[in-house]
Amino acid sequence: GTFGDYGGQYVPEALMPALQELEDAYERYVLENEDGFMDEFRERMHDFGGRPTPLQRADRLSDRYDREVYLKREDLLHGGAHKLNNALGQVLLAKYMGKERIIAETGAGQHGTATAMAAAHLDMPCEIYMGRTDVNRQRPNVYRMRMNGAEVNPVEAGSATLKEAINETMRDWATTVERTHYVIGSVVGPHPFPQMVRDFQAVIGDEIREQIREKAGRLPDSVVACAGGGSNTMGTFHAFVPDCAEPRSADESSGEGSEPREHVDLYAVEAGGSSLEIDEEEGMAPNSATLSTGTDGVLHGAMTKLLQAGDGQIVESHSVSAGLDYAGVGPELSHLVETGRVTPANVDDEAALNGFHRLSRLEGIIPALESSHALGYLEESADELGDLVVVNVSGRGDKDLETVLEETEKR
Ligand SMILES: Cc1ncc(COP(=O)(O)O)c(/C=N/[C@H](C(=O)O)[C@@H](O)C(C)C)c1O
Repeated sequence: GTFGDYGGQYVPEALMPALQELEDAYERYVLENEDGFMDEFRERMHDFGGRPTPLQRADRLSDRYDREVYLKREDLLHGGAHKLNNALGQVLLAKYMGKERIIAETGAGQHGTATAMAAAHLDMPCEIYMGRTDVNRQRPNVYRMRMNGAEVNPVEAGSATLKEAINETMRDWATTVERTHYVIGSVVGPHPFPQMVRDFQAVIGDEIREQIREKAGRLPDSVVACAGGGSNTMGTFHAFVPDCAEPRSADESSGEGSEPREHVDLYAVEAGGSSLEIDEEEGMAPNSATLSTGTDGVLHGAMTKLLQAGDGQIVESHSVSAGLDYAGVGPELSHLVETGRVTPANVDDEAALNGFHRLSRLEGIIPALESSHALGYLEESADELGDLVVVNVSGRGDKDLETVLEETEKR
């Protein structure tokens, strides 16, 4: 369960049996489709989730950047974000494993909402851990979780945000694992979580690959996605990772029938917040640009890249978008950046807010503030992205309207 130097299972002994059981179930049901598990997952994501989501040509953005820009509309998935792909997959897996209870953490509340919806859909009791700070700033999602029948446990410890919520959920799981499954919200945590969450989200990239060939007759020159923990990122990228053979040199004879590999560049856009400097004294980073400025360390059970002060203390991160506000990032994404397959990028709060307004006005789509970071990168770097660009719109922006109105007034 490692991705080069990253990944692994850095957890207390008490959790090892749970991880072993989960790894076994992951291999049988997800990798081998035992009992038609993946068939049922796909059928439910079609009928309940509303897949496939469109790959839509953005006419106004294509004019603006003088190239073909396509949007992958994960904002149209049931619940308003890509989160349901992973939440439904894990809740269904818990059912196949004979578990009777679902727990999860959430920050922005999208993952919590998706888990509550999936648990209601599959008739499983559900408890969500959410930092008190986030409960207060993401009220609409708290109401949605409760409306779907989930219990929302506000976590008061520390900064009462995502980090504490994950710790609290891990603690619950360690003592209730017999009958409980922990639905992790992103491609983070100990093996097999990062790989399993990626495989549930990979439906995004699989669909794009088919849709773009249908609409544009070839693979894209570049694919752009925002990155918090990295689940919509890995889901969008996974199908294209093998398309990295260096463009064939002119004199190289193309072997019989060997299809020239097209080169698809992959850009992971993180939150640049208000600055990229880490304040060692305060233990604060006014950003969440982990792939660009982080260093190696262990967080939530995996070796990955982290925002940490010199003494190894994990710092508080920041972003205008709750969903990207995370000091860690998935180990597989860290590995793909290390090996040069994925280009790490980041845009600041301002660029994200502008991306939010731009898509709303030019295309009639109000994107999540998280997804707005990918749109901000398109605005800043369109010329580097080639003639055919795909941008993942990971979610819709209804949940962010208040924040955006406040922030816009402030500026
Ligand atoms: C619409 C939307 N887009 C992107 C993200 C970033 O999460 P990844 O896709 O896992 O990088 C998020 C993350 N949301 C999580 C949540 O709702 O709980 C997040 O806050 C935490 C899992 C970090 C999101 O809501």
